[in-house]
Amino acid sequence: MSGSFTAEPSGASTWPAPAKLNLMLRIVGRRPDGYHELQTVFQFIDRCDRLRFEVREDGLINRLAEVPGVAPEDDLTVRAALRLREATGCRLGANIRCEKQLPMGGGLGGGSSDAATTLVALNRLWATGLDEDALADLALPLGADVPVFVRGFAAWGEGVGERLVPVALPEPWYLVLSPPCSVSTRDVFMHPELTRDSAPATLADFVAGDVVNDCLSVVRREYAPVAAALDWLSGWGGGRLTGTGACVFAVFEDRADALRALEQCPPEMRPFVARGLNRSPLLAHMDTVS
Ligand SMILES: C[C@@](CO)(OP(=O)(O)O)[C@H](O)COP(=O)(O)OP(=O)(O)OC[C@H]1O[C@@H](n2ccc(N)nc2=O)[C@H](O)[C@@H]1O
Ligand SMILES: Nc1ncnc2c1ncn2[C@@H]1O[C@H](COP(=O)(O)OP(=O)(O)O)[C@@H](O)[C@H]1O
Repeated sequence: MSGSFTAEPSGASTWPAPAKLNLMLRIVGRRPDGYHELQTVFQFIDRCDRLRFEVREDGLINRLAEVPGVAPEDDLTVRAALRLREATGCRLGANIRCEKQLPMGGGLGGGSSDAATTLVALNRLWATGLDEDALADLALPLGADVPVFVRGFAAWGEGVGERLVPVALPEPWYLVLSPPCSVSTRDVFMHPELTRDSAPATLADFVAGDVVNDCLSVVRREYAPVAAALDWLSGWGGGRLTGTGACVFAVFEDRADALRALEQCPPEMRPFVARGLNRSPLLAHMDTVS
């Protein structure tokens, strides 16, 4: 997959921003600032937004493609670029073109991944020389999910998802359904009936099959298209919610079985099949440009 993200003769280069799945998500408490303490397992999938960067000598950060509903100054790619420039004192700028493939508000972390890819790519293209820890520190204020995309390894996550321990997981095939609605992470975390006091679990519990997502019952109740997608997946071994949704997924050992289910899935659920990855396509791409 990384072969398609090569440097281009014009001096521009195209980089992948992969999606993630939360294979489980427990809410084990709440911090004084209102953020929720989580336990989650992140794995990447080989479905990506594509970001094209061109270095500018004049210091401007220019967004070249619209992201529907997102003003340039709110775009996480632009915010990430400005943050990196401010932190390093770099005087260069960039044209950034984001080709969205990942549904927004889907729980696939597309916006967070776009931000992480921008940090990693511009750190390289601007030669600003920050190490992985420094980039992860810059990443967190952009969103709780951004650090895992910067680090690029499937992980057990705690805190708001910033305390990350790499994990080696099976890399199955997933059938992912993207029901026709957008779920606001903020609204789910504000919901009065959200479970906020789950007993902490361990990685061993997850491996033994404890794959609860504490957002599920609230999201299922509030978003009928998500409930319909979960009901459809119940015929395929059961569905899980990623993050706060709206996307749901089922797990398959064999690609052929995932494709069979894909064929039968109603198109309005915008299904696709993707491979689970413990190492992000972003890291694979970095190997090709070093
Ligand atoms: C739930 C998760 C699980 O991976 O994923 P998504 O479903 O969004 O993809 C993440 O923790 C989401 O991370 P991210 O999407 O970066 O969230 P942020 O922009 O930081 O937060 C959006 C809002 O959600 C609430 N929020 C977020 C994370 C958290 N641990 N507790 C919270 O209460 C806060 O109100 C915050 O203002
Ligand atoms: N480049 C971007 N791509 C997607 N969303 C962005 C971007 N920049 C800012 N956002 C905002 O981030 C929100 C969350 O996006 P996303 O990461 O795709 O969903 P989720 O957090 O549910 O996985 C979007 O609804 C949008 O308002």
